[in-house]
Amino acid sequence: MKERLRRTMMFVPGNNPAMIKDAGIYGADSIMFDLEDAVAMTEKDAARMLVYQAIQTVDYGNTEVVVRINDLHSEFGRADIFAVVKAGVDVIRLPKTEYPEDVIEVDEVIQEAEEHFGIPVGTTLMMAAIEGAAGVLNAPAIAKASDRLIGIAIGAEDYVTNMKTKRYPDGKELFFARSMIVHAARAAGISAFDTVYSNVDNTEGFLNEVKLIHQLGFDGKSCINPRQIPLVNSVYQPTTKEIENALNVVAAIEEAKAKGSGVISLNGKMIDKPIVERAERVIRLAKASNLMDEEGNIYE
Ligand SMILES: CC(=O)SCCNC(=O)CCNC(=O)[C@H](O)C(C)(C)COP(=O)(O)OP(=O)(O)OC[C@H]1O[C@@H](n2cnc3c(N)ncnc32)[C@H](O)[C@@H]1OP(=O)(O)O
Ligand SMILES: O=C([O-])CC(=O)C(=O)O
Ligand SMILES: [Mg+2]
Repeated sequence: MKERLRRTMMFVPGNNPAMIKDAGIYGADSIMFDLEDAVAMTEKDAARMLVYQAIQTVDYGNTEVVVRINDLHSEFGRADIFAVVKAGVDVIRLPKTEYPEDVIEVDEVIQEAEEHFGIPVGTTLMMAAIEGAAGVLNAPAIAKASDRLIGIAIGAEDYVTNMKTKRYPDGKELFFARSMIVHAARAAGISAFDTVYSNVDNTEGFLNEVKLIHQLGFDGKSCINPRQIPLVNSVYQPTTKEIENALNVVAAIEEAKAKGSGVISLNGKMIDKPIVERAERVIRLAKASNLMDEEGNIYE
């Protein structure tokens, strides 16, 4: 089976019918209907109903459908979970996660909803957004708190507010939190997602941020606008040169193995196990991105 790509997860305000209807056409790997901070208090119930109906009636094809719910301890959280589980959402995103217990509590309510609606327990996946100091410090435990978790994410707008700073172009204020989150995700064997970039007109600033989080090891980034999607893909997609190199690495190690060795030199560079693992990942990403077929032929 092809690896599921989650390079781009596009936020869509849960109270905007036009955006919700067309959200699947922009090529995002996942779309994320927001019932939390993009929706005013007075519109929470209407937004929940709109999102519930969209998930049931709109064909989003292979695009993964995520819903960001309200805090379980707010008056909306439990109703959000029951509605989106019933609708058949793929992933529930928990905002402002501070402790592993936050994840466990939501997991239990999801199970209650699945049992109530006769949906196999465990069908609904989860992700947890970490948006403050406590969550960052508890990230390793949060990432391991439920088998439903596909990943954890940083929510930088709330995080910098909590830290009494703001976002700067170089992102230094996020370095510790981003590093914690990637490490916690990797240690738990789940994905790490970066936060939104709010200035949709600043292409250069956005690309610099995407290159940085790609370098740190994030699996993908939350987007707020369709224009950001191809920019993320342009950084995350392996280049033809990288794919060719990966194929050469795999071929070289096969040759070495045939001669009983685990290490070989390719164009003056040492090739051994971790380098082969990275090459295999490039090949998996290339296949998932439809840049090559299952037989290893690269599409030009
Ligand atoms: C800190 C946080 O919590 S962030 C998460 C919550 N925030 C959000 O969900 C915001 C999501 N984004 C948006 O609402 C918008 O992109 C804005 C307000 C930032 C900019 O809006 P616009 O200036 O209208 O964007 P733009 O002109 O690029 O829109 C182009 C098209 O894409 C659509 N579009 C824009 N953003 C989105 C989106 N997030 N989801 C789906 N469709 C979108 C527009 O409706 C428009 O469609 P049309 O051509 O059919 O009319
Ligand atoms: O999770 C995100 O990227 C958006 C968000 O809520 C925040 O930054 O506070
Ligand atoms: Mg937030």
